[in-house]
Amino acid sequence: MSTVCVHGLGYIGLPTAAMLANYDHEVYGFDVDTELTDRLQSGDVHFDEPGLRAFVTQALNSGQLEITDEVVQAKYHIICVPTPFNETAKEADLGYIERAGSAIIPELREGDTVILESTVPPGTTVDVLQPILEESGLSAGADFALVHCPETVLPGNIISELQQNNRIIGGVNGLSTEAAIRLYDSFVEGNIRTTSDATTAEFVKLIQNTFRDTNIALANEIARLSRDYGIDSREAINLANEHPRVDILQPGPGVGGHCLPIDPWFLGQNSDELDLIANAREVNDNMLTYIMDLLRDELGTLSGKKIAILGVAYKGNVGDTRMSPGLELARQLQVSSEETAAMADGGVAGAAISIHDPKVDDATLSLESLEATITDADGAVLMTDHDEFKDLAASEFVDAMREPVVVDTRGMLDMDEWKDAGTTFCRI
Ligand SMILES: NC(=O)C1=CN([C@@H]2O[C@H](COP(=O)(O)OP(=O)(O)OC[C@H]3O[C@@H](n4cnc5c(N)ncnc54)[C@H](O)[C@@H]3O)[C@@H](O)[C@H]2O)C=CC1
Ligand SMILES: CC(=O)N[C@@H]1[C@@H](OP(=O)(O)OP(=O)(O)OC[C@H]2O[C@@H](n3ccc(=O)[nH]c3=O)[C@H](O)[C@@H]2O)O[C@H](C(=O)O)[C@@H](O)[C@@H]1O
Repeated sequence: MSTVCVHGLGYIGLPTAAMLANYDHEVYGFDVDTELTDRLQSGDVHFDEPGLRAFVTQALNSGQLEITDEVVQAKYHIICVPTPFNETAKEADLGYIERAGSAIIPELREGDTVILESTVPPGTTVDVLQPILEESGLSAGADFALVHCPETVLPGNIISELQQNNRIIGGVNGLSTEAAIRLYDSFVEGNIRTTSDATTAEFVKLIQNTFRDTNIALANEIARLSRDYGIDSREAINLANEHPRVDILQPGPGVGGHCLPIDPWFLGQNSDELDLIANAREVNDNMLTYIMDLLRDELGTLSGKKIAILGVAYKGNVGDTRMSPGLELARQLQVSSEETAAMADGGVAGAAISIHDPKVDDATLSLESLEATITDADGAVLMTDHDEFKDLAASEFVDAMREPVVVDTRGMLDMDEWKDAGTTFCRI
């Protein structure tokens, strides 16, 4: 068993630290956010993920996981810090990685291994992290091991996927790769694949998420095409998927979360070759305009109208609102140029928004009960596929709404039933 210092205790670092501790490693969970480390020390897990609280509690109670606000010496350092996309500069913000690397320097010893798990543009491990770590006077590959091992877990199923998913390990040399394999082998039940360099591992992670984003864009474009032919896109996609070599994903309100909408751009950081991939991003982002057009088709201008948004988590059954289509729709409805033009004519600015989400706990969002959200609404848009929304009752909407215009972006509700109940119903 080894000593491990995990840098960054968010969606990835915390489950990883708990997993390693529950497999008997001596784990130090480090985060720069001291409010967070205080909470975690008392077992208070700060985000919702099935089974995580018990998993972390087990690790803390066993004494194998210690939460710390200082970097400690360890045989393995695993970096799980954020890598946001800087919209203005159109590039990855690698500042968190740089600071994590700098913080490791004083604690780095010969024979240690540094693993970068954060999702990064190709070349980051070697071009950005390695020079920082080598300021210690030690050489990557010779004195310490350095690898990229991307994380592929799906929020909502993190603990199981941490064990079950295949891993890809790309070291700066063979010895580095071997050192990382020894750690992951202790808890990974999937296959461990290796590449001869870190950049390939970085690239592979990005093309996995890009594949999914591009496939969803195809589904979204199919949904728009289907409407022009008066057919149901979901029925068409399900039938198309009967073919043994066709597997189209589901259309929806666009792609949220902090990975799929940004990772494709990382591929273009040092290349001018993004074409289909960039267009796919645009198709997905434009789904919000499409939804607003669907509402306008039924309601005319949205100025002064009350629009109920059901779901601001970025996807079903999670509480995460990062890059959420629901929140972005709320923002665009309030400021859209068409509605602002109406204001210049003496009308009312934007639409009035009410939001309901049974999974999100965020005091800044003025979330309301379902009843309050739909009462006197002119339109309601189902944005997130939470299980709770499967049981929505059409009659409740007809009774409560001023104009029962309902847009189901997730294909969750029974179209015939909702139309028969008296709603003006459309679905993506
Ligand atoms: N959340 C997900 O589903 C997945 C995320 N990833 C990638 O993993 C990385 C981490 O993502 P999340 O865990 O979601 O982020 P997060 O935002 O949930 O957590 C990151 C944590 O790192 C801490 N931190 C920031 N700078 C630090 C530093 N210098 N030293 C120590 N701690 C520091 C923050 O305070 C925060 O608690 C990102 O690159 C992300 O793209 C990869 C696969 C899945
Ligand atoms: C290739 C892949 O499946 N990547 C996963 C993805 O996690 P994430 O939760 O972001 O993915 P997701 O479930 O596809 O959801 C992303 C967005 O796409 C939307 N979505 C998803 C599937 C679909 O058929 N249609 C659709 O519109 C979701 O509603 C959501 O808004 O990105 C994660 C990451 O890299 O952070 C990665 O670890 C996960 O394995």
